[in-house]
Amino acid sequence: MTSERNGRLALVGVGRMGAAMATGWLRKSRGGVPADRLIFIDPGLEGPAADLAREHGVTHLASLDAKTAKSVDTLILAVKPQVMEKVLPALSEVVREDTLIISVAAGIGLRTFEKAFPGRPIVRNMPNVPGAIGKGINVAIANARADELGLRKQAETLLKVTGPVEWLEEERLMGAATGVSGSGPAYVFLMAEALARAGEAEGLPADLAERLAVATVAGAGAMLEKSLKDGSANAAELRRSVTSPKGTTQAALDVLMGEGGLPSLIHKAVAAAEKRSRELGSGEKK
Ligand SMILES: NC(=O)C1=CN([C@@H]2O[C@H](COP(=O)(O)OP(=O)(O)OC[C@H]3O[C@@H](n4cnc5c(N)ncnc54)[C@H](OP(=O)(O)O)[C@@H]3O)[C@@H](O)[C@H]2O)C=CC1
Ligand SMILES: O=C(O)[C@@H]1CCC=N1
Repeated sequence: MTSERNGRLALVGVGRMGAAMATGWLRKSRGGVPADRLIFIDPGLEGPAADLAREHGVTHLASLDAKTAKSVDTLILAVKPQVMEKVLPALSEVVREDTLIISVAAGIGLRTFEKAFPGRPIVRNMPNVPGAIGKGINVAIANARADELGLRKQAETLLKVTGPVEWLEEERLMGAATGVSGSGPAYVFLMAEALARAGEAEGLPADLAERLAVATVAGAGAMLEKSLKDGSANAAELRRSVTSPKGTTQAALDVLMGEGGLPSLIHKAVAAAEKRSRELGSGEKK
């Protein structure tokens, strides 16, 4: 059975990730979500979320009341993992039996949501912040009820407005995916910061160093995406194409790829994120 769903979407928690998803959904150019279908549920809106609500006229409520909940067929949970369990009981009292629940919280497993919302269709998704400009990636897993009701496709239609959806069949892989793509944008931003600082340390004016670093990260990312799409090269091949034998890049890569260098550091970082995801899911939440 597939339900036709034209009801409202309630986004609970409109902070950094919630606002990034909402920004993606409100982009009409990608078949986005009309502003009058969206409701922001957050005790206080600040920054980009407040601007979005004002600019698009999105309804903003401090909490989800029973009357409004009747119109909600999709509930997206984007509060911090540390507050999730406090937020669930009140929502559980008001959401409809057929409301699709989508959580983007790191670490919190389907089982927690199945306990809070018995019998409901549930999707656990790991988005990332480039979703705000339609350049995100989602890694998702659905519970059995979501599949019984044919709602995987419904969830995908919504999530893919911010970027493609990769479905997992094994929930235990969600932590690794979080360490790669959920947290990943931070590693790339760090690379841009570090590159700019290094340029400055080598004598470039700070503003020029920043412009060079940003253009390099953005240009390399765009080139990688294009080369993978047209099948011309992968990341390792592109790296090699920049590396002239005995040239400047080779000298730099000897440092970055040496013992304890970037590949091993990135592996350690992703493993640390994966471990933290498991801790958040098991209640070690400090
Ligand atoms: N940031 C990211 O890049 C990513 C985050 N995520 C996940 O998204 C979730 C949100 O993270 P992030 O956006 O960074 O965190 P934020 O703290 O920026 O956003 C959480 C929002 O929830 C609000 N909030 C707190 N309590 C309630 C409540 N009872 N009802 C409704 N809203 C409430 C907060 O308000 P206040 O600030 O006033 O407490 C805040 O606006 C997390 O679970 C995280 O794991 C997933 C992928 C990427
Ligand atoms: O740092 C975090 O815990 C969240 C989840 C992935 C990205 N940000």
